[in-house]
Amino acid sequence: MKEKSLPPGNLGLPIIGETISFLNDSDFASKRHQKYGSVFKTRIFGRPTIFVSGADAVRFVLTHENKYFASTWPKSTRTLLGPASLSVNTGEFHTSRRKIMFQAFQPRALASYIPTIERITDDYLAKWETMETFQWYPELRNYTFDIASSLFVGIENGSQTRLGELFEDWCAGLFSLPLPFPWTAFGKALRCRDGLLEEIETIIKQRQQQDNFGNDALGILLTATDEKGNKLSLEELKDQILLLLFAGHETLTSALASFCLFTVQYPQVSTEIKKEIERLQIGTSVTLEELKQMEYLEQVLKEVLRFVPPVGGGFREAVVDCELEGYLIPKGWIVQYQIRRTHRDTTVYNEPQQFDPSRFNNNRAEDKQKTFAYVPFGGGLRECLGKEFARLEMRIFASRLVKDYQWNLIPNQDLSMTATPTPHPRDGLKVNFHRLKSEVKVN
Ligand code: HEM
Repeated sequence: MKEKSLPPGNLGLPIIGETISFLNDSDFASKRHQKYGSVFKTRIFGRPTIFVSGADAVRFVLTHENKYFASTWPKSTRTLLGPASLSVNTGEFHTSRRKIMFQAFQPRALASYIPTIERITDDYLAKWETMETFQWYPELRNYTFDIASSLFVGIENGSQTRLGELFEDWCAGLFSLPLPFPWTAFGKALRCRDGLLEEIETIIKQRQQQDNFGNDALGILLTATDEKGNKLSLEELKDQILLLLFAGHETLTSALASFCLFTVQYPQVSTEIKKEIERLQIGTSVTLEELKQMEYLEQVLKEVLRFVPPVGGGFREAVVDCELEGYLIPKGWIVQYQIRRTHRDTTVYNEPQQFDPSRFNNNRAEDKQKTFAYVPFGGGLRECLGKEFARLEMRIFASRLVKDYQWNLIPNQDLSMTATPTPHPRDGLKVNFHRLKSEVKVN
């Protein structure tokens, strides 16, 4: 049998490879995709890595979890998330912990989160109205962090606490070269991890003093037991809470910033959402049922996540030699499945470079043509745990915002996207923000 060859591509410099370009160039994968095709090799974070994209390749990777591939993360991410984190574990431990943590995202739990999300959203909208002119991205980061800290660990205004402050520098080191010096992003982030764990430990210990642990994520994790009846250790609890605070915050901030940008660039989209809100007579407080009826809003949010997926791709390690699209993937190499490129596949999406929510309406349903063609939340055994929570928060934010407010972009700002920690406009999305005058009616 003919020996399979490695995919085309360039491994770059020894050890460092092409890491610097990967971290700084949001078109890193697109450029190489154009040059080499949908499967190419490179070296990032010190490891030879094969990038793959397209529904078939993504299906191959995500449906062979633990058989051909095991989840892995760059060393900086692994170290900063911590050894017990759900994200860095595999096999039975991963399955067992996923089951426990999923309880915080079941429909009953989600419905109980709505009043808190609505309250914090309204507070921020009122604050932005008084600010009038501001940079939206940092504000959105505070907003999503306040929701996560309130719902997951019961801390109000989390972004204004030491927890919020430490998170900033911790996040900045997540995808960095793992050089543990005091002046590197990774070194600073390591110190912040210690501080964050101290803060989380204090929160956990305070909660343990209470008679009732509560129904939030922390309460659920404190009462949960694994298959052998063991409770989660303090060390594990700290890592899992850190993961939830991180995952529930950076990704959503990116998605909301993109929504704010596209709805101002495509005013017709806002008008259609407003019409839907009026037609369904959505009031000041919504139910899960009402949110489900907002089909047009759902199409817009789906398109936001297709067009600028907050997570660009996922890392796996090949646990055996295997073959993909005629190329060898050697055991021990890293594979990155590319979400962003998969969402731009011209064989699935009509004019994928256009922002067009109607591609997801029932008649067109472009994403349904192939499984794994639409994967903003990944898929398979490691599909995003917070997917429904994220969809809920996005829908509440978007509907309340569009219903009562309008905003314009401040001229002369850089709207090109930077990729770290998650995609957002380089100048932080500067806007003028106003409440809609009550006489403005949509025809
Ligand atoms: C728009 C928002 C979000 C997007 C686009 C997103 C995307 C993703 C993706 C692509 C993965 C899979 C990574 C892989 O295959 O390696 C993932 C995993 C995960 N997400 Fe999300 N996510 C979002 C929001 C959230 C929220 C709000 C939470 C929790 C509060 C969350 C918690 C997690 C966790 C815990 C995992 C790891 C699951 C596992 O390894 O089993 N995510 N997310």
